[in-house]
Amino acid sequence: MLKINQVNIVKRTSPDTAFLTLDVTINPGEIVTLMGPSGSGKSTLLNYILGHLPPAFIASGAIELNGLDITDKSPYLRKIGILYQTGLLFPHLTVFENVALGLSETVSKSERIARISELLDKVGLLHCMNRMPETLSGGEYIRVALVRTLASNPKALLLDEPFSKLDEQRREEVRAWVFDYALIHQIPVLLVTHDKQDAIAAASRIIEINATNTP
Ligand SMILES: Nc1ncnc2c1ncn2[C@@H]1O[C@H](COP(=O)(O)OP(=O)(O)OP(=O)(O)O)[C@@H](O)[C@H]1O
Repeated sequence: MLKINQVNIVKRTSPDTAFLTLDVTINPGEIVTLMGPSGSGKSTLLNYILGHLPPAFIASGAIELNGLDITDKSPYLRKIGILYQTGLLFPHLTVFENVALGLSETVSKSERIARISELLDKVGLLHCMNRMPETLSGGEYIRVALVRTLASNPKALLLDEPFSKLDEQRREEVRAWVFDYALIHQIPVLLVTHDKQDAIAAASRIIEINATNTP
């Protein structure tokens, strides 16, 4: 369960003006969709949940994951995965090496190969293991980025417009795969999108944010 507990974010330049407030609990396997105009603070909120709030902002309120308050934890200890619109694979690393970055250093080489192969196989990309990112299609690229995010077994998943670069058919496939994964693994998901179809496909609760929001 991911609890965004009375989070209030303000801009450092105007600390007395509410910028974004949110109070929501996302249950295991549930997808909550966050929609709102450009600049309303959706990505800033995701960064706060990850532990990367930019210095231009001040936040209060707690983030809880599975009953644990993680507000002050280092980002790498939070066990929260994120997938961005652009995927952000390292261009100089192969698909295998990119995905391996998502795995802990403590995972043995044989385990590493088995886990990466299994995940790539699940998204139909086992044959791309030794390819460079620049040789992948848009759909393949985002699926590899997704596999990298999931390789570390995140306990919650943040999706920042992850499907927006895909054509309609690919979009349906990839989002069905992500949503099924969340359901099977009982992971709470916070999805940021401008596309109502994503929210409808997720059968999710939709939260519309403006400058100030309390659903
Ligand atoms: N690091 C930063 N320093 C200063 N201002 C920032 C920083 N990051 C974002 N902002 C500003 O904060 C506001 C909210 O940005 P944010 O990216 O969170 O909005 P968004 O709702 O995700 O927008 P979009 O839908 O366009 O992605 C914007 O006005 C943006 O310019």
